[in-house]
Amino acid sequence: MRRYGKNTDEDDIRHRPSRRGSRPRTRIRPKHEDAAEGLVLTVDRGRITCLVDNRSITAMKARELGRKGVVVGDLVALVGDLTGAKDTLARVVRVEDRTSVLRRTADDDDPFERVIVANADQLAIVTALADPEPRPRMIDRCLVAAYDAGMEPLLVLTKSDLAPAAPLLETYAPLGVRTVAVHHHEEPDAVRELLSGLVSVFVGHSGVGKTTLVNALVPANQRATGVVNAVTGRGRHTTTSALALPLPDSDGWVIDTPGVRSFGLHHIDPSRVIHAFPELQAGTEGCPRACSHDERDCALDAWVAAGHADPARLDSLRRLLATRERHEGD
Ligand SMILES: Nc1nc2c(ncn2[C@@H]2O[C@H](COP(=O)(O)OP(=O)(O)OP(=O)(O)O)[C@@H](O)[C@H]2O)c(=O)[nH]1
Ligand SMILES: [Zn+2]
Repeated sequence: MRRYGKNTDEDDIRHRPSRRGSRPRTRIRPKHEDAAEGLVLTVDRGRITCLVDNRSITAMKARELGRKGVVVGDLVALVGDLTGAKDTLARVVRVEDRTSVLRRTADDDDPFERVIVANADQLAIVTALADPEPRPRMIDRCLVAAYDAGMEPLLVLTKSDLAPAAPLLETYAPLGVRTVAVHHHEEPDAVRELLSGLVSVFVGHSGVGKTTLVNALVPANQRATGVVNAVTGRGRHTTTSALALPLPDSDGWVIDTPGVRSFGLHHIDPSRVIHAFPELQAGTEGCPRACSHDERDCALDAWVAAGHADPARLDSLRRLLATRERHEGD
């Protein structure tokens, strides 16, 4: 049984499906006492693929869930046929509380910002060092999305055989973002290490080498014979359904997000971003109400001038907050 998240083990999954285990069971779960716990691996047009006791099971949402969505990474309770045999169907009767939610942006195909992944720990932002050129604004938007989602960002710089990583590393040093550089002629061991034991969502623009990297991390034969029958990479780019893939020899997961180009940042509250800057957060106490932190009365300038924080950190914070405005090409 592959573990999911940091604190679950097999017994937890089997006997204690709810994290609110200390409350009286009858009050919080009047029905479906014997439901099995599953991890959602992918959702494709209403068909939910779940991992239950190392079996891949197809399920549909039970009517009682109403409009509540089920997304990749959700921990769910399942009833019905749980054998995973061909043409069988289980029912998802409950979605457990989420520890994090990542939203994709509204776009031409879909006017709503939607949750695409739940319960992930880390957002791996895949950017090529060259071919295509890095797009710092796009990286910044991903960082904001990660902070807002309650996920740790990880900057994965690909194609390090083509260009040096130093200039980008310099830009992101004040943010303290973990960074790793790779290219396709070497084993991605350094990346693997940073993924171990965590659920990591991989995002990146077309052509940056995300598929090459994910294939190196999760060998294709494992995917073909493993827990998921769906295939990532080319051909799936017309859909936006994310897919969870188990990392071999580690209890981590890679969640690939084909077709996700950017994140919806309209809903974001600046205070959630500032959370990632604890030494500046204290300085906002002197700010006017609902300060944008980019206005004349903002207390952060004086805070930095008094030596409480690095000016480069304030610049980075302001740059990140500014990414909430959409630009052409985001
Ligand atoms: N020089 C170099 N080229 C690479 C590297 N990784 C991938 N590529 C090439 O970059 C191109 C894009 O790689 P993919 O893995 O398909 O990129 P992707 O991000 O999945 O792009 P889409 O499939 O369009 O979403 C391919 O021609 C790869 O061979 C690398 O480390 N160095
Ligand atoms: Zn302010």
